[in-house]
Amino acid sequence: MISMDPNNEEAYSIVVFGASGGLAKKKVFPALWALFRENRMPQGTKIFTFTRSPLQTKTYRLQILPYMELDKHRDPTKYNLFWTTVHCVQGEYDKPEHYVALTEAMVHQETKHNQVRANRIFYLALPPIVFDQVTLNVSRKCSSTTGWNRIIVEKPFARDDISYKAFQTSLCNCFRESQIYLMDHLLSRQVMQNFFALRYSNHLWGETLNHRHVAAVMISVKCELPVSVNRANYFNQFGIIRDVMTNHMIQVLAMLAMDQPYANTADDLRAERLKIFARC
Ligand SMILES: NC(=O)C1=CN([C@@H]2O[C@H](COP(=O)(O)OP(=O)(O)OC[C@H]3O[C@@H](n4cnc5c(N)ncnc54)[C@H](OP(=O)(O)O)[C@@H]3O)[C@@H](O)[C@H]2O)C=CC1
Ligand SMILES: O=C1O[C@H](COP(=O)(O)O)[C@@H](O)[C@H](O)[C@H]1O
Repeated sequence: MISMDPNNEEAYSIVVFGASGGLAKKKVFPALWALFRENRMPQGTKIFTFTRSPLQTKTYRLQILPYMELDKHRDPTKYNLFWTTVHCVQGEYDKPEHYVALTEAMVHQETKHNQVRANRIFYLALPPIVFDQVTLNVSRKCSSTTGWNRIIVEKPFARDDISYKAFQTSLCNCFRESQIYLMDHLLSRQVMQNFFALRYSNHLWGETLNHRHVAAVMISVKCELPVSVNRANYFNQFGIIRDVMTNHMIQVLAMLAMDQPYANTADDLRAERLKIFARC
């Protein structure tokens, strides 16, 4: 991960595709706001939404309010400032010319402060059915030529092996592996983040969480109720096993069963996880 220096004079644009949906409202924007509030975003970062729906910053801000963590004594001024960084762009996912308009909107902001290098992050908060057309159009029409580009895709990536291979091929035709982030937001949960400390640094737990003391493990995924109609329709179509088991639950299983990685790096973590899957 590239560290973001808050005093950096380079331009940063973050584009959230599908910002009208639940993922963007419940997860992505609250996370962006948290980064902004804690001064962990580089100064001058601009956020763009790209949707078919005619979003406007003012109304979007109201829709999203229930999901934002706000301290009314501390945050109001900063929260207003946060929303001045948000720009809504309307477009169709299959129309290259609409991506050109998005790029113009980004360039307009990026060049305002004479920043010479533009870095861009594209977050796909979209259903898989549009991934291919969005990644292709983004790579052709929106990539920065002066700075770096990153693309973030949220699970589910595909339905099965065949559709995963197609997804992988089309993504890798557009971006290098180092530019691609496949996201599993469940792993950012506090309990998961603390899990390694519990297993490897806490003697009481570390000494007992092993085959000599544990006969069986049950992993449960609990869902917040009520499930929205949109979500329920999606689960019915896609299948709940595909939606949470092939990613969230498998990742949790790997974290439970794997040996301690050699070092705290992505590569070492991946190597240890793979050993577990290779044994299954
Ligand atoms: N909601 C959640 O908590 C989580 C969701 N996910 C996954 O992330 C992705 C996005 O989630 P979520 O926001 O809930 O999904 P939505 O179904 O709400 O879709 C997000 C946005 O994508 C656009 N969209 C929806 N369907 C289509 C379509 N058929 N063709 C083109 N555009 C479409 C719509 O935006 P517009 O029409 O305005 O362009 C919509 O608001 C999904 O794959 C989901 O499974 C992953 C983890 C958690
Ligand atoms: O990916 C998914 O995960 C969420 C669970 O995440 P949470 O952080 O909101 O608990 C689940 O609700 C969603 O439907 C599923 O697709």
